[in-house]
This record gives sequence, structure tokens and C-alpha cells, in this order.
Amino acid sequence: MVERNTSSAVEASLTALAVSLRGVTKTYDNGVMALGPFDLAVRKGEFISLLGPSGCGKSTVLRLIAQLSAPSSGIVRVARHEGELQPGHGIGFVFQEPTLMPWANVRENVRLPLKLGGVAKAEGRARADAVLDRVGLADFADAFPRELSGGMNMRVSLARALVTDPDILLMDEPFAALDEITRFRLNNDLLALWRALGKTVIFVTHSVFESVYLSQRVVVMTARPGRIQADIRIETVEPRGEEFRTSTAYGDYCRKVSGALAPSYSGQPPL
Ligand SMILES: Nc1ncnc2c1ncn2[C@@H]1O[C@H](COP(=O)(O)OP(=O)(O)OP(=O)(O)O)[C@@H](O)[C@H]1O
Repeated sequence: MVERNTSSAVEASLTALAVSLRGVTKTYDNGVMALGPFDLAVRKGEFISLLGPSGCGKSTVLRLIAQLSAPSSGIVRVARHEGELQPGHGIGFVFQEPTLMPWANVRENVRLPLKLGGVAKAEGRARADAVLDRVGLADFADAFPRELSGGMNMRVSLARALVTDPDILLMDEPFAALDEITRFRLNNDLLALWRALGKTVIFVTHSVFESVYLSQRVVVMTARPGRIQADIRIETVEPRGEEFRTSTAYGDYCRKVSGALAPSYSGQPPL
């Protein structure tokens, strides 16, 4: 059957969007024009990566989506489900640094957003334990951050972002400081979580290889002020695993993404 472009079909396609930025610019108070105009539409349940040179505005995009910052012009829209817990706003944020409280154990670190949202202690602890189980840290709830490896602390940070059950997960170079083997394992575990939980993920990275491995779409940004240079769909057999990482298709996609990224670096000062 041919689907007609009725207004209800248009509405349905609009409600399928998790995030939409239209004509967005951002100029900071010091006059730095970080972004734009920038247009991006992310469908519910999609996994996309933002890739671009340092300072091109990737973190700015995440902060605008999280409403930690307001656009100078344009429209930022974020779909939210009803009755969500404040102050999660249906969005979980994972930063490059795990930013854990060193004086609190893992369970209490993960429970923090629930505590701030007024969830009773017993329920909060049960939910923290359930999400720790999800990220493979069921046996470490009573440990302190200093007792864990960098990769494990990043899992704690991920658990804390997931504990409010947000629809959208924003990840700002979360694995950049980790060694490659740990990073590969976390990549696989993140993909498994994404498949199991159906979250929309917007992932910022400097790594072409990581962006291609993880995402359904790689959005390549220009140098500042960041705009979209290319939007590349990564199509392969799902679920992805190590055989994708060593496949010819993976190499081809990495070349394509690198090629799209190259103009973003032209005119940049030499390293
Ligand atoms: N609060 C701020 N005030 C002034 N300028 C800012 C502020 N935040 C970011 N900038 C500037 O805006 C530009 C974009 O910053 P942003 O952090 O979004 O880039 P990025 O692509 O995430 O960078 P990186 O890859 O290095 O993390 C940069 O030039 C940065 O110095």
C-alpha cells in the first residue's frame, strides 16, 4: 500500500523525532560563535555520533539539547514522555570524566539523581542496584570510586545516567580517556544496552573508528562555527560485533567518514 502524505502521516513522522534543532546558532557572551546555523533531526531510538574537530561545537550541541544552555537563535525541540522524573528531564548525560562523589560508594553515586528527585531511599537503592546489574557492576555496589578502574568508573557514570530511565542519552566523549581494549569492551556493552533499552543516543567523539562502529548515523561537523558537513548512514548486519570491526565494510565506512572530515581540518593551524 502506498502511504499518502496526509497531515496525520506528517504528524506521526514528527512525533517519531526525539530531538530536532532547526536553524540553531550559539554565540557565547565572549563573542565566540560556536555553532551554526545547525540543523539536526534524531529519530526516537536512533544512535548517532557527532564527529568534528576540536572546538567545532559538539559539546555545545549536547548542552543545547539538555537545555543547560539556550540557543542564540533557532529552535531546539526535545520529545519527552509523560510523568518523567525531575530533574532528569528525560535526558541522561555522560561526560568524559566520570565525575563521581569520592566519599560515596557506587550505589549512592548511582542513586544521586533519584535522591535529588525525591525518590524514597529503599526504592532508590533497589533501582540503583538494578541498573548496576545492567552495566555489569552488581558486585561493586559497596565499593568506592577510588577502588575501581577507569573503565569501571565510567560504567558507574553510565549507570547514574540510566537510573532515571531517560529516553535520551547524551554522551560527551565518554571513553576518550580509556585504553583501547577497555574502550572496545565498553563500545560492545553500550551497543548491547542500546539494543536492550531502546534509548536514543547522541554520542560525541573525536574517533572516526568509534563513530562508525557504534552509530547508525555519523554526523560530521565543520570547524567552528559548527555546521553539518556530512550525514552518513552506517548500514550493516545487526547486531554489530567484532566481525564488523574487522570487516571490509567497516574499513570502507571509516574511509568515507575520514574523507568527509578532512575539509573540516583544512585551514586549521598546523599541529
Ligand atoms: N561557556 C563558554 N563561553 C565561551 N566560549 C565557550 C563556552 N563554551 C564553549 N566555548 C567555545 O565555543 C567553541 C565550541 O566549544 P565546544 O566545547 O562546544 O566544542 P567541542 O567541539 O565540543 O570541542 P572539543 O572537541 O575540544 O571538546 C569553542 O571555541 C569553545 O572555546
